[in-house]
Formats: sequence, structure tokens, C-alpha cells
Amino acid sequence: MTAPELLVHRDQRLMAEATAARLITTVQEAQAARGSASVVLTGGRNGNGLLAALAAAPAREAIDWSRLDLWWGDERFLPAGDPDRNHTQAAAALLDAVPLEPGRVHVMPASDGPYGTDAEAAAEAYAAELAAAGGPFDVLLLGVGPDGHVASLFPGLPGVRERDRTVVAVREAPKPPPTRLSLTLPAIATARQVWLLAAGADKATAAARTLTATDPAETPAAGARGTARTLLLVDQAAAVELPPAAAAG
Ligand SMILES: O=C(O)[C@H](O)[C@@H](O)[C@H](O)[C@H](O)COP(=O)(O)O
Repeated sequence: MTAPELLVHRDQRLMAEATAARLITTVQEAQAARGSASVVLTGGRNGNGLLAALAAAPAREAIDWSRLDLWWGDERFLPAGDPDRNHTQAAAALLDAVPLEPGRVHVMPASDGPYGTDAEAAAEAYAAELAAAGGPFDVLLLGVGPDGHVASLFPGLPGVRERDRTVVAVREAPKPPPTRLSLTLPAIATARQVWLLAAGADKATAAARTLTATDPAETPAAGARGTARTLLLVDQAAAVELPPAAAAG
């Protein structure tokens, strides 16, 4: 588990643009070193804001989109194409605008797909797809919720305590919709780099607890760390409760 490195940005827009630039060069370096790259996407305003900034970045062409594997950290368990699905929102923000290899876009099952409304079966299928792919993720993106949740691992719910499975079904999530699929902390911990995105005044407490909390069951973001690097990316509005030493840099 690598200690989080804190990067503070003037505002949410600059954070999205700077993080998009960082993602471009990180993917480019991974592709140069290993022939391909894998990135795990996250939903929400910060996650989709990053994708939109990436879509608008001329340097996006430095990425060989045909050699990029995309995964999701979580998904809302809804019918395919539902506007609330993270995949639907990612497609609108970026995916429809770049020449990805369809077979390398690993969408989490929808509730009208081959597993129907059986979220547990859908989770098992995605876990099997992950296992078949092997290889660690190069970058795993995680938006941080105001309660410190990441992916669909919420404080106090069973998913955050999962130690064996890589993907779980989440029910009665406090953030709608209630049924979701999520990577678990052990799956997140396989990533080379974990980038935690927390911009906005409503994230100030969660950002601080990402650094200071000791129990991931209470603050899941405190349990999300990469094997090579962990970044906590915030704007000034979310930095106001950070421990003085961390904020000083
Ligand atoms: O499916 C989801 O809702 C997301 O994956 C979720 O984990 C999100 O990243 C956080 O809730 C932060 O969302 P915001 O950036 O919108 O605050």
C-alpha cells in the first residue's frame, strides 16, 4: 500500500484538465513499456469531468486508443443505455469520440443483459472477465463520495469488508440507484496506480479522512491504495480540512 501523494488544484476544472494530461502521459508510457495499457473508470461528476477534459485535450492523440483496455470500478445495475449508468455517461463524455477497440471496453453487465436482474451472477461474470484478463491495472480512477465511499463501496455496507472476491453486488446503496456492482478493496489494491478524485466543498471531510482514517469500513477511500503510487487529487474547496502537514505539501 503506497501512501497517498496530495495534489491541490485551484478549482475543479483545472483538476480535471491537469488529471487528463496526467492520464495521457501515464497511458502513453504504459503503452510504450508494455504494448498496451489498462484504465479503470469511475462514475460521478469528477469521473465524468475528467473524461470530458480528456476528450477536449488535443494531446489525447498521444494515446493509442486501439491498445487501451477500459474497465469500470463500479456500475449502476440498470438496463443498458440507461442515462444513469456510468457506461452511458462515459460514452457521452469520451468513449464515443475516440477509436477504442470494442473488445477492450469491458462494460459491467446491465440488468437487462445475459444475467437479467441477478446482480450476484453479473458480479461473478465480471470477476471472471477480470481474472481472464490478468495483469494489473495501470491506473484505477476513484471518485470519492462525501461519506468517503469509493466505487460502490459504502461505509458500513458488506462490500467494503469483502476480502476474497474481486467484484460484488451492492444492494441498498445510500447513493441511488440502490443496486450496483463494484470492485472490492482487494481488487483495487492490485492497481499500479490509484488516483482518488475529490473536488468540491462537499468533499472536504472525505478528503481529510482519506488521509487520516484507519478503518476502511468507515472510510473506504482510506483503504484504496495502489501498489506503485496513490494520488489524492483535490481542489482548494476540498482541501480546507486537510491536516496542515499534508496541505503544506
Ligand atoms: O457510480 C458512482 O456513483 C460513482 O462511481 C461513485 O463512486 C462516484 O465516483 C462518487 O460518488 C463521487 O461522485 P461525484 O464525483 O459525483 O461526487
